[in-house]
Amino acid sequence: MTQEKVNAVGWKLENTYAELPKAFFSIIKVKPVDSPEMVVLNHSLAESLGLNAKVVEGEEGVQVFAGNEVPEGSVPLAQAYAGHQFGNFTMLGDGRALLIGEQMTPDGKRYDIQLKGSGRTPYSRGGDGRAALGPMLREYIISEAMHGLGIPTTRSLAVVTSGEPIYRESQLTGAIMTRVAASHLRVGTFEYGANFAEKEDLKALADYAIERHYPEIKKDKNPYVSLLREVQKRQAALIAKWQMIGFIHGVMNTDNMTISGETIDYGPCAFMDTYNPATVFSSIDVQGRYAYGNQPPIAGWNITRFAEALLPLFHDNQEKAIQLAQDVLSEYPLAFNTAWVKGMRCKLGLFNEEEADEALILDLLKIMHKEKADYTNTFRALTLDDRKFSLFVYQDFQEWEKRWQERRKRQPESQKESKDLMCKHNPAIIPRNHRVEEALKAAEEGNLSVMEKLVSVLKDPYAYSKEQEEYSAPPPPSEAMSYQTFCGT
Ligand SMILES: Nc1ncnc2c1ncn2[C@@H]1O[C@H](COP(=O)(O)OP(=O)(O)OP(=O)(O)O)[C@@H](O)[C@H]1O
Ligand SMILES: [Mg+2]
Repeated sequence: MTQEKVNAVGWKLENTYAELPKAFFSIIKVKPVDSPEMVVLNHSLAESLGLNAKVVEGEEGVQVFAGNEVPEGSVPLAQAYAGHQFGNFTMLGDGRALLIGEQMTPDGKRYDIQLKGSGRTPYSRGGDGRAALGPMLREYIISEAMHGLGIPTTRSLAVVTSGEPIYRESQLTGAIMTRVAASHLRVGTFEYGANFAEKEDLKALADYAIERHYPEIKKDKNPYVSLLREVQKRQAALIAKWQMIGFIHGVMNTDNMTISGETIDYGPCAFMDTYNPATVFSSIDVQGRYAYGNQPPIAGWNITRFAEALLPLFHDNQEKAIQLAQDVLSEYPLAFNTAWVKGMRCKLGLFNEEEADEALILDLLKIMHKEKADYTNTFRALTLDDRKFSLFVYQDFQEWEKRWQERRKRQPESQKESKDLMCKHNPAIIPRNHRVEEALKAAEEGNLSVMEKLVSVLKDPYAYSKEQEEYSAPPPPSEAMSYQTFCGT
């Protein structure tokens, strides 16, 4: 294929990451795959990136998404990073991913375009560098659902099959996913900089992150301390949003936490059905380190690792540097709690603030836990005033409801306005685990329509449309109890 044809797609790639010190990446010569085929293309995302969705759908797109052709301006590279996995520090890096460049969009934004599952790199360790179709489609579905839910996230532009089988416990269809991200800078990238590179390199990385994500702090007295504070704020806001919709990331290692504040790595994630803070889906998380209720403190733990990595940039005197870090880190619990209570007020249709609101929220959650209520559908039922919903028969709930209704009256906004606020914050649907599995099973058998329908109803989860109703049902209890996710590597 000629370069002209590839360029006709509308690629406008730069690669500022490749200008960082050499320690942070390895230039890769990709190994082409046999016979790639498009499985799914995100048309609206393609258009918003300035790509011609009609052209990119054809061979011109497929060859790039498979890593067989590189567009002009591309410097394909694998990023180096380290990370704390389940608490243990280790060297990692893109073992199966390739950054092909940064697309400059028509509205002047810069987005990383990365292929996941594109083959071995110097960071692959024992892995084959490849990915299977199921997990890549799973990431596609859930990341698009998160986007629809209004949660900052990396996104999926396309999934192609490679035409080559891959081997796990059984033989699987190989696939490559194209991911779009504000950047792929991770807390782990900084841990790598602090542990395996020179102080000058770490400084260059921090300056790069500031320039790319927080340019407004460049002139601050200590921009590196500001960087810590800003990342902490964005992560606190992000985790609060996860909690509000019952999202369980499943593998909150520091290498899976971005500097931009976007959700990344949809390996073993899943949405909670029945409300229980101890919920864990990931088969490898035997201790429940990344359980739903642990997500807020774990994010704080990860940010502390970020602070440690930045210490040499805070101050030449280590004691002073630690003090500066601690001053910022001590703000985390309040930053999270404020974001969470604010969001939960919206879920309950409350505009103004009262001291006792947090207790009102916690009391509802306590009842939901005790009565094993479905998380999403409880808020859905409150929004719709669906009195047939199971919770409405319990006396403790009825007492709580009375308190809530009285509280709703203590604000100038009308009931209608309150309901509208709830509709905007309580999704009518989420990607239920059994629905995702059903879509993946059909896709693996060559039927993509189930997935397409699911992705389409999840585009606007706050629509409360008729067609969404059937997607709101929780799984049969037997399935819900035994649902497990896998890292999908
Ligand atoms: N099949 C594989 N071959 C080589 N390396 C792999 C493979 N699968 C995972 N890895 C590497 O193992 C590490 C941890 O994997 P993890 O599941 O967090 O990442 P991932 O899902 O591949 O990527 P990302 O965080 O970019 O979404 C990463 O460094 C990843 O690149
Ligand atoms: Mg990862």
